[in-house]
Amino acid sequence: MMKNKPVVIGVTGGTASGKTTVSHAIFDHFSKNSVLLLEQDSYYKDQSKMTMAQRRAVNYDHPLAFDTDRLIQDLKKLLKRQAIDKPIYDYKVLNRSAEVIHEEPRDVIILEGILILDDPRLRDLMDIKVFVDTDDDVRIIRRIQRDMRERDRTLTNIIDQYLTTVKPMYHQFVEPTKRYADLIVPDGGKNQVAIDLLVTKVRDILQKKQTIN
Ligand SMILES: Nc1ncnc2c1ncn2[C@@H]1O[C@H](COP(=O)(O)OP(=O)(O)O)[C@@H](O)[C@H]1O
Ligand SMILES: Nc1ccn([C@@H]2O[C@H](COP(=O)(O)O)[C@@H](O)[C@H]2O)c(=O)n1
Repeated sequence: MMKNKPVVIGVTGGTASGKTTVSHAIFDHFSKNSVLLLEQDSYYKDQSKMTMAQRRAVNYDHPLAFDTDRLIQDLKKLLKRQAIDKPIYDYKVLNRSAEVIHEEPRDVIILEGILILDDPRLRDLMDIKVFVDTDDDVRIIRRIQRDMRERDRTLTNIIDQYLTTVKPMYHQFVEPTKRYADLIVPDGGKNQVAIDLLVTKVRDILQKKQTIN
């Protein structure tokens, strides 16, 4: 019997708004074999041929930093119930790793990233679009803590990057995509009502798809 098209949930918002936390909270409500998490960051362009100095100079908050064609190609494959080889991103070396993760298609795909609603081709593949809305001051505090702890960054480097690219790109490219969201979630992963609503909606879509076929 032909399997139904998977449900695609897009989760966006500024850096450190809580996208990953929300995505994991949704993920935890389903069985591991039925949900796939796809991070837009995995699809940063390959920078193997660049020096470390050149990599440091890249604007990672601009739509052109991403290999969006490959992301769309992979998402379309998953929608056709085909497996993909997902790239792995390493924030410490500012590049994709040489390895990939083989991912089997799943009933629910959660696509998470700062610019997933910027490209209409990606938006068109989503069933539910979510914008995690967190104040800028809270986000920069979280980013400092996280990037020093997990991404091998110094305070000076984080502040400099934030002021030169992260903040202006947020206002130019990320925040304007809020208008495309079906749901705006304040408080991110701690917003239990929003998480419950999303889980209920996903279950509803899955059930309808099963009934139709
Ligand atoms: N509601 C919250 N309260 C406190 N800390 C949070 C909350 N949501 C996320 N964080 C923390 O903030 C950091 C960034 O959150 P994350 O979900 O990774 O954001 P994003 O994926 O949008 O970059 C992480 O260290 C996470 O643990
Ligand atoms: N080499 C890189 C690649 C990306 N970034 C930053 O990551 C942010 C997106 O990830 P979130 O988990 O915070 O959504 C983005 O704002 C980039 O600036 C980086 O610093 N270095």
